[in-house]
Amino acid sequence: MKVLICQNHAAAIERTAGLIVDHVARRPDAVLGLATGGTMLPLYERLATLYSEGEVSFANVTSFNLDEYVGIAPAHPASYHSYMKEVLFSHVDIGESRTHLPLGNSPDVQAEAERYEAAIAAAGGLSLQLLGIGQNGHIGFNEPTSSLGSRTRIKTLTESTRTANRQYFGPDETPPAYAITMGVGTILAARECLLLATGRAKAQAVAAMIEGPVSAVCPASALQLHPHATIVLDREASGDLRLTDYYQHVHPDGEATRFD
Ligand SMILES: N[C@@H]1[C@@H](O)[C@H](O)[C@@H](COP(=O)(O)O)O[C@@H]1O
Repeated sequence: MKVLICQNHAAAIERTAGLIVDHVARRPDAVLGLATGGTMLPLYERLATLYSEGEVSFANVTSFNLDEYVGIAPAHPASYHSYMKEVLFSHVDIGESRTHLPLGNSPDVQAEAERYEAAIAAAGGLSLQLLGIGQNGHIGFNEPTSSLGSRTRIKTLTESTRTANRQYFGPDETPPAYAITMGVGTILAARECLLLATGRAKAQAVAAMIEGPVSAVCPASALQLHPHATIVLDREASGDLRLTDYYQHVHPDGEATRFD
């Protein structure tokens, strides 16, 4: 794992955006795995700005999002379809037909999950998977005890995840109990993984992911098995790590690895 500890939130966003821009520059036909959540909002905003400044083009990029709620139509304001359109797709030059999310309101969600996994394979696999992390160590919607070999499927959401997501639903709505999510095995099959975590609330999960045992109790810890995983943190999210000096020492090449 490459652990990049940035001075502050803005530096973590800048660093992550830079890594994505570099990836797309190297590989204009990149197949990006995309994530949602509050953490990604400033990142997508930055990518949209970099696009408007001519620093990056997504014209030949294909994307596959990690997950979508079961029973929620794409047009629902809290769907991840809506989120992606609003915060990224409508601001950059990616063709709509090249963007993919699982269809949460499919009449056969099991078949939809299998179709989605097959579509990723048919696109040649993910060249870069972007990830956030839940406070309980989930990636995508792979909640604790998810099989580390799992592929795209339906997952039951934990109470804590449903509570965290309540804010995105109306007062009369019940947050969904299930999601279609890429599996941990799907994520590990990406050629590169890039996880962004910011803020003190993520510190415990980040420490378990990086320094804890590889365990289904913290699905993000499976990234320890990935040969090209980069973790970008701000200082707050790195607050519970024990080997902070070491991470900075072993990667003295990037400015973000020193607290500057
Ligand atoms: N399915 C998403 C995850 O992909 C995301 O990483 C997580 C954290 O979200 P936030 O960035 O809002 O803390 O939320 C949801 O559960």
